[in-house]
Amino acid sequence: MELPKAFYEKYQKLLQEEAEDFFAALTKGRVSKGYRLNPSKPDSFAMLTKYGPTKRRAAPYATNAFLGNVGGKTLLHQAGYVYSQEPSAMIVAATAAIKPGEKVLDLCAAPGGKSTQLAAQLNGEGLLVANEIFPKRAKVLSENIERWGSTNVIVTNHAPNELVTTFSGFFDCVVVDAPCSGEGMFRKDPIAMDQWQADTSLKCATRQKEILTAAVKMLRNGGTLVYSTCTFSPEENEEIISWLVKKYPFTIETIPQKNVAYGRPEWGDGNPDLVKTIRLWPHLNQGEGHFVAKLTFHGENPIVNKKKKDGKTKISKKTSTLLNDFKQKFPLPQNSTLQMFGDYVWAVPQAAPDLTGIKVLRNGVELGVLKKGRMEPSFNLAMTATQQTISAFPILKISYTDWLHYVAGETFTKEGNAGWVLLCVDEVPIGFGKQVQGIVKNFYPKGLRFKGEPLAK
Ligand SMILES: C[S@@+](CC[C@H](N)C(=O)[O-])C[C@H]1O[C@@H](n2cnc3c(N)ncnc32)[C@H](O)[C@@H]1O
Repeated sequence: MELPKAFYEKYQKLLQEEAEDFFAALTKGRVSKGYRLNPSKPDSFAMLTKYGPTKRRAAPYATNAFLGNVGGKTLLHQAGYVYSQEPSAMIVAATAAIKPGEKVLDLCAAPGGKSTQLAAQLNGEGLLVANEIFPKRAKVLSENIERWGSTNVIVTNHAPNELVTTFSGFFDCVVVDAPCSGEGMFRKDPIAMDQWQADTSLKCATRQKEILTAAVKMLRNGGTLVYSTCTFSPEENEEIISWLVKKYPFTIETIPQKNVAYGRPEWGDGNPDLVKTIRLWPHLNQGEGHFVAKLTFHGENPIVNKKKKDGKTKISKKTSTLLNDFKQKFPLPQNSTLQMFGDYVWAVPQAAPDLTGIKVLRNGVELGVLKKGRMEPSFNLAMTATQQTISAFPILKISYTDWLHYVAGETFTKEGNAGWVLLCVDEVPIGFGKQVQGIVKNFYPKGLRFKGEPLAK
């Protein structure tokens, strides 16, 4: 791998005697892989031991996080037990360190690495709005949130400034994991290197300032802003934070992490607090390159107090009876309100404001769909089963081989009581099926189907 000449010269100048180690790590070092375990899934650690990588080594910057690889077509990934994430990227949500009950915005959220980690911290209380500007990426984000099984997440698809009217002064924490020049990913993603040009960082910095301008307006007084990039360039890191604290009332906070490198005040405007920001370098730290800053906001934004509107479709008496019956069969998410959108029934997070005019891809949990006067449970509801709620579902245990048929969309035979069942491989809920005369009918969403790979440990 050959680094662009202008890149080489730039970092030679900035890093001086450290530069050779940096270039060597970037061009010859091994790419680190990692994954996070979803602690709310039933028997998560035992299932990881059984179906995940044989050796488990803790990843450095986050809890429930490990070094190693879990593929996308595995049982654990498909059931939302793990999320593959490069180890240094885990430092971002760990820095946010949010508490259950808080209102959080992940402004540049796809494909969902930080969002799933933030959702785990909220543990079902409060609200996470996960936003992505590009529709296709927002769809992937929505699928990852669905698998993760969080009940209090809304996925939106907007440019940051389009969210401001709805969410002005609303959030306790805003995470801006900004689009950047991606220098920290060069050894993982050579395309990022091919696209790199001497002026890439400045172009990115302009966009980062636009995104932050919107982000600031959505914070409450005393709220937290976490800003991160996966690039080394001072223009997108220390210079951005220098600009931010000059323009807005922020203080830079210390981030409690060990074995990390720090921001360089001299690469910004000399503000000594820039040393509180964190830089992860491939030659000094574990994982790929990253930058993260944590700031507290001391300003006032107007708070919009719009009255919440009802769901799109009125719930008729007949549907209400069906829903009551449904509630008897399946445990539904807490802290949410049932709403209908067309024929779909959703458990919408109560902590959400009025979302009129907002493009919402996921508004809490899709519980089920009304079809031919019956209620069919949705895959999303299956993914919400936790250690606490699983025993309240009607369960049918299936084998790992059955799962291979299930994800391919095939039916399979299995004795059991007729009706809807939550299919589980061991303790791992994988979706709903319908038992009819010894045959399990397949309700795995068509868009998610694939040929499963036999387990290779
Ligand atoms: C670093 S990635 C986010 C990764 C994500 N936080 C995660 O952990 O999976 C940056 C995201 O910003 C989005 N983006 C690109 N241009 C943007 C813009 N002008 N405003 C907001 N987001 C943008 C990209 O599509 C991308 O999904």
